[in-house]
Amino acid sequence: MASQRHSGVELFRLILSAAPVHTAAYGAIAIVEALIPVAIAWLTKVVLDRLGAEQVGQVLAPAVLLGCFGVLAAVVPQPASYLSKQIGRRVGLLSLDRLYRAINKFIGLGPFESPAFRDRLRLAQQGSSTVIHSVAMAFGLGQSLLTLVGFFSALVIVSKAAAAIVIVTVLPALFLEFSLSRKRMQLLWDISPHQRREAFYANLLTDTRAAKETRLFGLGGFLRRRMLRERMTADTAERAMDRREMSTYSFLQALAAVTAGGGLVWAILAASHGELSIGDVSIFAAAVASTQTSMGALVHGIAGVREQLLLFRPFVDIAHGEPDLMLAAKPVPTPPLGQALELRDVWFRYSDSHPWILAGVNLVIPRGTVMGLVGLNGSGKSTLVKLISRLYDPTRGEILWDGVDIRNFDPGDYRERISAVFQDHMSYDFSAADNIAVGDLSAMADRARIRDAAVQAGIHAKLEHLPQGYDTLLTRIFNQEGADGETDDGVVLSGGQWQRLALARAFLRGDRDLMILDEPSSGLDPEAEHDVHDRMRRYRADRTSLLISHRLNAVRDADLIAVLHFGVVSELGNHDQLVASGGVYARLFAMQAAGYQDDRVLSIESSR
Ligand SMILES: Nc1ncnc2c1ncn2[C@@H]1O[C@H](COP(=O)(O)OP(=O)(O)OP(=O)(O)O)[C@@H](O)[C@H]1O
Repeated sequence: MASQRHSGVELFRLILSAAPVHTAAYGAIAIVEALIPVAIAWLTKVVLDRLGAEQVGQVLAPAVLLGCFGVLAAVVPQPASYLSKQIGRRVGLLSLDRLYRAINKFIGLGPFESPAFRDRLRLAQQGSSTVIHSVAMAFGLGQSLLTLVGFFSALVIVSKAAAAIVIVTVLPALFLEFSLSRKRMQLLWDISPHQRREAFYANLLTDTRAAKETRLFGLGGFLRRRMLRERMTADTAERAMDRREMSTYSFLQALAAVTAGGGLVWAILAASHGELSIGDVSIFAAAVASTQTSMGALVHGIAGVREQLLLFRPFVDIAHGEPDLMLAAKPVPTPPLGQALELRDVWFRYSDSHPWILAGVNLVIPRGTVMGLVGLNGSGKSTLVKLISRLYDPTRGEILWDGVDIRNFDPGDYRERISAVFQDHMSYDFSAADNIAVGDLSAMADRARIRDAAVQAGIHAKLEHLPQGYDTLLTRIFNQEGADGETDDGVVLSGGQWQRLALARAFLRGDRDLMILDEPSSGLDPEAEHDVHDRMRRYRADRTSLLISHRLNAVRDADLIAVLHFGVVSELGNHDQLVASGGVYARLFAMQAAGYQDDRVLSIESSR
């Protein structure tokens, strides 16, 4: 209940910040709209009574008023509908902004890899998009209340007993509506994972990257069936809910009809005995029907608002949630790296139920050195990169930047000092220039810097010769308007070319204190790889770099090479030292070197 009140306050604040004037105007119109039916019913009674009493001369004024209210009733819904849509748009925009601001505030990856968070996020997205219903419902609630008070007063005047009966018949409706709204919310929560999975399969069926495998492996039918199964599971749950609602509402409607019918028979009999006037019968009939309708709307509105508040709850949770990783109360500025980045007894697992990935890593990366990091698949190299980038915090131990735990820095400030190429780098459906510029948004309008970064990464010649040069869209999912005004298709790059773009992105921020390169050349041909590493060596001379690669040839020139094995750094030294020590590195290097050995090539080389 307290949480609902909290959501209610938040919602109220959101609406008032988004559209204060529109909301006030809508409120005023809603009051007028609510009172119109009461006025019309009362004026009808007056007209009928005066006609019955043959006071024809006194009929004109209420009749004209009746006409005016009729015109008002016809006109008022139009501005109300416009205002309600406008409030909806404004509130929708503000809530969208707040939700995604909150999402952008997450420091690390944890929330994005949590299924429970993703379910909550989906409900929050739903809650923010249906926020307008809460506005309409809240006003509808107020309107129903006003209409109800008006008609109920009229009913009390005509017959207190009838008023009491109407009240009693509404109580079960109140109880049943509340129970239904609780169940509806539970239903939304229950079917959310199914809806997410359905969207996932639907996306796979249309995703351009997935299209190759789905076609070659004939996965279309398999994925479609899985998608339908998720939809059917959600449909089954919704059908059960619809049935429950159908039987509940049928019962409530029957109860209302019986009360109204019984009341009308009583009123007609009373009128035939002269206890009620014709006008009384008319207002009684209108009052019973309208009281029931308004009470029904009121109960429905209360339950609806409550349901919307429940739905709004995940939005509030996310928008005002705690940070996912610890934030220093008083962050210290991140200084340029002066001495070293040090991992001190770092332990890490993704959650309490996951195994330890790192189990006491100790590693010092002195300023100005190129540190190679090697290890078998799954040994935790990329995990270590995530920890250094502060996408996760160590479960135990600390990462020190010139002796200061990186948790003491503002994450954005700290990351400004880092450049990176991730193993699973992004390929944005942007133009070639924007694909590079996202590495440093301050270079968005600086073509010279973008071009330099592309030259460093060896992709400039390719980009320059694209149909619209650097402005060519690298996509097949959006159209681009060509120079001749015709629509051009975007361009698709090869895997290695995309990798060079990711490298260009990192080069754009190549002056940072630490450059992390996680498998930066896995997709490059040997010539390109040699070329890129050569440039990098020159460009990054005297700067600190962490280079991860399975191609040991690419790391052999590193100042230091660390081997990550069974969660710890098991070997550390330069290439010659590690080869001489005969450990894991030496074994892996020998295997790779043997794989490249071809006696025929060697004999050609020696005969030259
Ligand atoms: N988000 C995650 N949640 C749970 N486990 C994860 C997650 N990411 C990675 N892992 C697990 O952590 C272990 C280390 O993965 P990581 O990607 O760090 O290894 P790696 O050394 O970079 O491997 P590779 O050489 O194959 O790239 C793996 O066993 C993997 O299953």
